[in-house]
Amino acid sequence: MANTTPILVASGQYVFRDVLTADNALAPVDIAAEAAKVALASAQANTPLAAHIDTIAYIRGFIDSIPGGACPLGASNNVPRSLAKRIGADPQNAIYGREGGHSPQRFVNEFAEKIAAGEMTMGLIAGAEATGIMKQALKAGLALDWSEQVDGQLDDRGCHLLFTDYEINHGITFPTQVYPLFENAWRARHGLSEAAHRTLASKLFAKFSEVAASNPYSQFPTVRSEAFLNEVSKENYWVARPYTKWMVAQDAVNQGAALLMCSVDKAIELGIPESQWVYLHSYADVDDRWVSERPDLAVSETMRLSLNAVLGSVGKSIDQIDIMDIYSCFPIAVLAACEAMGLDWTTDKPLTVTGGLPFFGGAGNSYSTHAIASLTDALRSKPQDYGLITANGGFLSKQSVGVYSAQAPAKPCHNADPNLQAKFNALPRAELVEQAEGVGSIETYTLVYNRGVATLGMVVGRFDDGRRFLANTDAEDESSLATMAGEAELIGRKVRVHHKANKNIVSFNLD
Ligand SMILES: CC(=O)SCCNC(=O)CCNC(=O)[C@H](O)C(C)(C)COP(=O)(O)OP(=O)(O)OC[C@H]1O[C@@H](n2cnc3c(N)ncnc32)[C@H](O)[C@@H]1OP(=O)(O)O
Repeated sequence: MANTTPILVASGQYVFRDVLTADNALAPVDIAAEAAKVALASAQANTPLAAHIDTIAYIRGFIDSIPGGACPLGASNNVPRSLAKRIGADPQNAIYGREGGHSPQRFVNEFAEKIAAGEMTMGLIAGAEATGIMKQALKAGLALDWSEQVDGQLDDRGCHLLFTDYEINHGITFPTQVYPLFENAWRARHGLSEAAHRTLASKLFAKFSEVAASNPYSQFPTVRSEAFLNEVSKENYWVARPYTKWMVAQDAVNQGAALLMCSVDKAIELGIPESQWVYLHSYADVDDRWVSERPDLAVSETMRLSLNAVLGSVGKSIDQIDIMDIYSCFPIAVLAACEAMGLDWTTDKPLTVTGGLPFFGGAGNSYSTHAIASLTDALRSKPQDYGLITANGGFLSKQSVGVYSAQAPAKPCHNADPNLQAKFNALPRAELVEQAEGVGSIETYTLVYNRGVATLGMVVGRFDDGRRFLANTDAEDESSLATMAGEAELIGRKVRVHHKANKNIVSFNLD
């Protein structure tokens, strides 16, 4: 009988940290190719593997994930086939994924289903970013051309909006402006002042930086002390409160990673030794609603549902998971995930295998390809262990999680709960007021900075009847900006809001 059990048989990672010259300025797809070559070689097969790859899924680049965005240095018209060309593959299916940091785990889940169903036998998942090179090249006026034309089939899953017009009009656009809304809601729910929360987040992320410092694939392998992270400084400047530069995912990275998956039968056919086999035991996928419609911005219902489903389906509590990588674009992503699965975030057990997006590097949508590569490598050397990946896309918008082990699962690899999305969709949503007038209270907020200057106050508020509004400070209202930059607690504070043009304007002046 055919054995179509899906397994991960190899991974590769690559980082570029050298001084940039015109000769070594790799395009993202070159970096992905370096990682893929490492993966193909490390599978230890008795035959070259590239020709056996029937599917390549390429994680959508960060710039392509912004509607209308395009790399100023150019790009391939068919990125997965550009990668295929570089590694000598010619897959039947070339997929360019959709936006979101959940994508690597979601592709592992999709490949596992297809391999188990006999629809594919060997697939490569790869992604890379060269935003660091791009930023430096543009600054130095280095003339680089990354454009490329490749013929062939392409399943382009497209780039989709992560926000509504109402949200765009009120600054719900960049992750650095949206996650602070979750972070502040969370800290207020836990009764923490901004200072107390910064101490907590600095402690949490200092430990991540220690892991990054000893990871050879980190972009920023430097230990950042709790004191450094806690202090606002020239190097650790305000981005949007409560975040400073080193509390957020770093996008100036040049990193790539690749994962090779196949069926057990295919691994046997190609002579890939059993010591390379890592099994996906269980997985879950679920997507959240628009940020403004989530009733409680301090929690992630999609994390709660997906994590509990996946742990429940393998009959384990989080304490029985030996190694994990919790998505860490901002502290709240870690705190909300820990809270969702009942894990104490002050635990000494590492919450990351890479060092996390601020220190290892925020390799765009492909960060978790690196996390899965590091986790599966670790599981190969500790075959008794169980590992967990949490991958997060958008604004805590999409969750994909997986439990892995080098031990074969007692129950074949399965979707932990195929009804998860329906369960989530049945949950209540917040009622919105688009044209807000009157006095309400602050539910959460952030203050956005540009080169040290506070430029935009963003508020999510509620009227006494429970209806929610989004609002921004007026550019001229220096008094409200100063209030938001102060020490006093703002959550729960009364504000006046009025509608002007397509925007709700908020003010701390109630007269
Ligand atoms: C699901 C998810 O994954 S969500 C996460 C998605 N990812 C993100 O949102 C990425 C967020 N991260 C970023 O945008 C970037 O990594 C940043 C902004 C944090 C850092 O970017 P970098 O390119 O490293 O910026 P850098 O710190 O070098 O600053 C750029 C310039 O601005 C200057 N600058 C920035 N702020 C200040 C300031 N407050 N005062 C003075 N100068 C400043 C810097 O000195 C530097 O100047 P230079 O170019 O002359 O040297």
